[in-house]
Amino acid sequence: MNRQTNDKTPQTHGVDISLIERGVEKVKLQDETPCLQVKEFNLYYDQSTQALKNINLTIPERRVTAFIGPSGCGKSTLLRCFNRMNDLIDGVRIEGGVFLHEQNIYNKNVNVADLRRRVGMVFQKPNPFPKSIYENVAYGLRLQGIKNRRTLDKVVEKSLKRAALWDEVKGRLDDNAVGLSGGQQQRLVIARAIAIEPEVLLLDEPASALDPISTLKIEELIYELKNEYTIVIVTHNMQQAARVSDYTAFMYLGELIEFGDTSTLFTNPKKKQTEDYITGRYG
Ligand SMILES: Nc1ncnc2c1ncn2[C@@H]1O[C@H](COP(=O)(O)OP(=O)(O)OP(=O)(O)O)[C@@H](O)[C@H]1O
Repeated sequence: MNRQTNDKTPQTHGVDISLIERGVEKVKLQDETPCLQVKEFNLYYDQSTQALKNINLTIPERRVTAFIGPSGCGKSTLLRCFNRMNDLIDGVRIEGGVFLHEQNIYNKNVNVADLRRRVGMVFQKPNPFPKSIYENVAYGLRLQGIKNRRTLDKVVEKSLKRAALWDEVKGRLDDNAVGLSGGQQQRLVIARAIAIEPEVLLLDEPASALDPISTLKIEELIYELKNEYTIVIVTHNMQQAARVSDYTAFMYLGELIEFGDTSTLFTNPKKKQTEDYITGRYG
């Protein structure tokens, strides 16, 4: 898109403004319904490694929120707090709370398996099970004890359609999923995640291992899925954050430096550290 620069053209710090403007409706944090709230949250991997420092953040419902920041700043650690994946790491200690709607997910009485059904996660490297395409998508339902073939068929079809994969695989649902391309595998993993109707979808650099066309498909998919899910995405790619997210959080050395609507954060950052990062001065 060609744009004439005038005094009113916002500074975009190297990120194509047309990406920011692309379809992202005007969003205002104060008008949003909170989905996840992080309150005075600290995380230590061990005595000497504090990966998250006093994080306070509200993630709005049915929006896409991106975490950006230089390597090692704590993006993935924060993402993993939302479904307690860090619990699997020995020695991790936390302080503070993370609330999914009104419930502190770190309360002792929280069933972590239930939490992970409500908060699904997709990783950088596609990880389909070495099973058929059909069984990959049906997996979570079978775990819930659903055996009825017609019910499973319906959910498998619906999930693959929502993940924009149905047309490519409908004739070979019994083929092994590991034979799909990387981009197809990642969409399959997203279909598997949404088959059990989570409320939140966590995406940890979901497209970084993919080619540009597959990346575009994943981005389109994220854009579609936000009508139904709250999506939180970690990305190294600022153009991607600008293309897909409504809100962006910039992190640095374990701290949340700035959080705001994506357009404002990229065009008019309030903190110098944010500006330095998005202008490529470090990271
Ligand atoms: N399992 C772990 N044990 C100990 N330290 C860890 C562990 N995982 C991450 N860290 C440390 O915590 C800090 C934050 O790491 P994290 O992976 O969350 O950062 P990130 O911003 O996602 O980085 P990247 O963009 O490179 O993936 C880093 O200093 C990292 O070395």
